[in-house]
Amino acid sequence: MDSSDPASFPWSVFHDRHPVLIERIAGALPRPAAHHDALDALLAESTSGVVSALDVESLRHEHWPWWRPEYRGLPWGETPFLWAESYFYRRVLDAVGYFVPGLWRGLDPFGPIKAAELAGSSVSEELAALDDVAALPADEQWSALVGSALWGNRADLSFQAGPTASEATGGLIADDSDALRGLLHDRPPGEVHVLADNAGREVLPDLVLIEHLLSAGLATAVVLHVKPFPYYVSDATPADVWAAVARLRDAGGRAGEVGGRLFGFLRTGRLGLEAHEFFCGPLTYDAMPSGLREQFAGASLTISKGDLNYRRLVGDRHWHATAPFEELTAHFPGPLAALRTLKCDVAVGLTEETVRRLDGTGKAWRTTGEYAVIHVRG
Ligand SMILES: O=P(O)(O)OC[C@H]1O[C@](O)(CO)[C@@H](O)[C@@H]1O
Repeated sequence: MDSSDPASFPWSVFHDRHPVLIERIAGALPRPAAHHDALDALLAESTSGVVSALDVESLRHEHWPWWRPEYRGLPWGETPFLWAESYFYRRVLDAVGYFVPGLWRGLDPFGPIKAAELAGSSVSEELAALDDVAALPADEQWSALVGSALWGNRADLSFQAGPTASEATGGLIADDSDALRGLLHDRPPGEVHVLADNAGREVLPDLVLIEHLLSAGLATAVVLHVKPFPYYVSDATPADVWAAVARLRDAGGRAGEVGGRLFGFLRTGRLGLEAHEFFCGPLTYDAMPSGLREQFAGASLTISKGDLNYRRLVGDRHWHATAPFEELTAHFPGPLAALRTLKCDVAVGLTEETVRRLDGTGKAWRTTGEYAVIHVRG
């Protein structure tokens, strides 16, 4: 899949979303002219120019092992979408001096956007609602926790820069939630891995679910895999996880208790936080390094969150939407569950009838974020 067709979703990501994003990054902090010039140049290059190589100075400080010399000089739209988006985010970091020594080193360009979300009233309301969840019977509590983690994936800040975002909820169009429940409740507990997606409103319910897994004895330990660097606008980094745990702990009520326990789990290592460079790379998961492969092979379950992880799991292609999830993810070591709202062209694991019904709505159902799936490969 590439982004060369002006009628395609990937094209709209580069031509409609990225200009909004660049404007937000440029305007959020009093940046020097060099940052503005570099951001403008990146936008021009990635929309109407050709791929150029990474800045030598930034490479001296942080490598990018996924550079493909054969893409140099090609219009960005002719390179694979997955590669082009990943490269775009690395170039954003270069444009704002993220890796080179100086005042701006290590400063998350999406930080102000993420911080505003975390401090916002929607988060306060969602955290207060945890008091009600705690009062539910165990079964309903479980469904509520899984549902929040799933639908939290709609709160993606890159998505909010796009024209297709929809507030409506179309519901689950593939639902293996019973299998997910069974994997965690009907077997001896083991180590669960979670492939995190967005910070803020997504990682908060993920953390609440993780705390439940640990406190209820459904997992002996949990490893949360996040991005080592700012990526895809709102993807969670270690700093975002610590900020979310602090937000929970300071919230009071049930959220405060959960945050306090998570703080302890992080300190004792029952909740591990890892940030492998592979997670900021443009490769699909069948190409993961052996160290990660071994970790997932030993897990009782890996839970993958979000759209980008899903693309990387099944392959970023125009699959027929009935292509079986189990087959496409057979490369993944160990049991796997994917919780995802649909925000790109990739859709698999649906029934013919569902596809007919969704096509019949005449809506861009694959990209609006209205629909969600829970897929499990046990
Ligand atoms: O945060 P998520 O759920 O991974 O979604 C990110 C999504 O953003 C897009 O890259 C568009 O910017 C989608 O194609 C992508 O999969």
